[in-house]
Formats: sequence, C-alpha cells, structure tokens
Amino acid sequence: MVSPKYHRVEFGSTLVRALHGPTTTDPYEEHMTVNTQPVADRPDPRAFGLPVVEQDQIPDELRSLVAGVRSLVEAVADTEADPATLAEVDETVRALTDRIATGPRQVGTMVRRTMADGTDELGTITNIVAGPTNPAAPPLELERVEGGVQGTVTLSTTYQGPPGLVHGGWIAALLDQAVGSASGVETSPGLTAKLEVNYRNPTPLFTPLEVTGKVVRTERRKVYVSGWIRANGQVTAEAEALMIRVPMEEG
Ligand SMILES: CCCCCCCCCCCCCC(=O)SCCNC(=O)CCNC(=O)[C@H](O)C(C)(C)COP(=O)(O)OP(=O)(O)OC[C@H]1O[C@@H](n2cnc3c(N)ncnc32)[C@H](O)[C@@H]1OP(=O)(O)O
Repeated sequence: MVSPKYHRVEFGSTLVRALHGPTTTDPYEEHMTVNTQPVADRPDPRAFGLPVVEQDQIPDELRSLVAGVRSLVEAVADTEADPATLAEVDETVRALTDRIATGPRQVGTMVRRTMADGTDELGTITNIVAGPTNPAAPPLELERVEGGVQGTVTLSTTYQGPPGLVHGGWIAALLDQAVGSASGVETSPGLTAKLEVNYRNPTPLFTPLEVTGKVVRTERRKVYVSGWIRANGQVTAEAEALMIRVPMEEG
C-alpha cells in the first residue's frame, strides 16, 4: 500500500492527487515480475493518477520526428545562414508547430520500456535526459549491468558549457538520471535527496560518454548510489547520491 503521504505528490507545478492505492487485480503488476523486488513492493503510477504509455507503442513517425527536431535544434544553434533564409525557415517552423500542436499530454505521463535484459523501467515520457518523445533530451538509453545501469551518449554543441566541453549542469543531469535509474531497477523508484558531483576532468562534446549508475547500499527507503561518466576510458565526473524510494508502507 502506498503511503498516504504520497497520495499527494507534486510533479513540477502539477499537483497529482492519487486517491486510491494500487488494486490487487491491476494487470500492470503482472508486468513487473521481471524485477527482483516483489511486485507488491513497486508503485503503480496509475495509482497516482499518471497514465502509462508502452515505449514500443510510440509511433515510428513520432520517433523520427523527435530525431529530426533534435537535428533542427542543433542546426539552429550553429547556423550562420543569411537573414532571408532564416526568416523563411522561421515561418516554416512556426507553421509546422501549429500543425502538430495538439495540446499537451497529461503532465506526468509515464513510459515503460523493457531493457535488453528484460527488466522493465518506468520514466516520464518527456524526461529531459531520457524521455523518448522529448527532442531536448540527448537521449540517454540505459541498460542493466551488474548492480545498476549503463549507457552511452554523445553530446553536440547544444549541450556546450565551456568551449568544446559539456555544461556542468548537464553532467549532473546525466549522473542524476543514471543514479535514479540504477536505484529504480535495483530497488524501486524514488527521488534524489542528495547528489554530490565531482568534476574530475573536462567532459568533451562529440565523444561517446559512458554513463554508469550503481547501487552501493540500501537502508530502508534510502538508497546510496554512485555514478560515473567516462570519456575515452577516463573518468570525467563522478557522483555520490542518496535516493529516497517512494514509500510502500504506511508511515
Ligand atoms: C509512481 C511512482 C513514480 C516515481 C517516479 C520516479 C521517476 C524517476 C525519475 C528519475 C529522475 C532522476 C531523479 C530526479 O530528478 S528526482 C528530482 C529531484 N529531487 C527532488 O525533487 C526531491 C525533493 N525532495 C523530496 O521530495 C523529499 O525531501 C524526499 C522525497 C527526498 C524525502 O522526503 P520524505 O518525506 O519522503 O522522506 P522522509 O523525511 O520520510 O525521510 C526518509 C529517510 O530519508 C532520509 N532523508 C531524506 N532526505 C534526506 C536528505 N536530503 N539527506 C539525508 N537524508 C535524507 C531521512 O533522514 C529518513 O532517513 P531514516 O530516518 O529512514 O534513516
């Protein structure tokens, strides 16, 4: 049973009121048996009023559009086209935006994807680091490894801080995602209470970055997780994080 405290959960500016805990007949629970955590100990987003989309149900056309818009953002960020061309493209982009603006999805819409090893993972569909429908996300696709998760991402100038380097805030964002995901798949989903980042070496753009999160230990709802970013085999940043799992018991 999800704690009453979490029957009111704020996701950004939206107050999500979950009126009922998960029901025992919910088919969603049957999909969660891949995880080591017993199904009853994992929260069902729908009990919080949050819809769940299956990642493989996202239309190929939307995936392609997301990738195209990501390329557009990169092209815009770096363009030196002449003003007449810019004005023409601006008008076209605005017209296209009007065509696809069907209204926002419900804030907090979740996506469930199955990792390569068969583990199910839940995330928000527009998550800024890994959301599959978010062109502003790099995106980082993490896979299960022993004790946590790992994935590779290559960042362009859209993520630039110092010349040729990834912005420090984005380094923290990648690490936050990795530790959050590691905690989620190894235990159950939670929120980051603390994230300490050590920037050991510059993190380069246009270079495959290996991003890792591994659970170190768990104490009740507290999950201690470490994270690393490596470029060309060298650690560029590391993190120590404390995740707090969504409570499943009263109190
Ligand atoms: C349906 C489910 C959906 C889930 C979606 C997941 C999506 C994931 C996406 C991933 C995206 C990436 C991730 C993101 O971007 S997460 C987004 C960034 N993080 C946040 O916004 C979190 C904001 N903070 C909070 O909401 C609360 O403070 C939390 C939830 C963290 C704890 O408040 P809560 O009232 O629940 O906890 P409690 O007071 O009962 O304490 C419990 C225990 O924890 C210990 N403690 C607490 N805080 C700290 C601290 N700062 N240092 C040390 N210890 C701390 C406390 O002493 C106690 O210990 P003990 O007495 O047991 O020893």
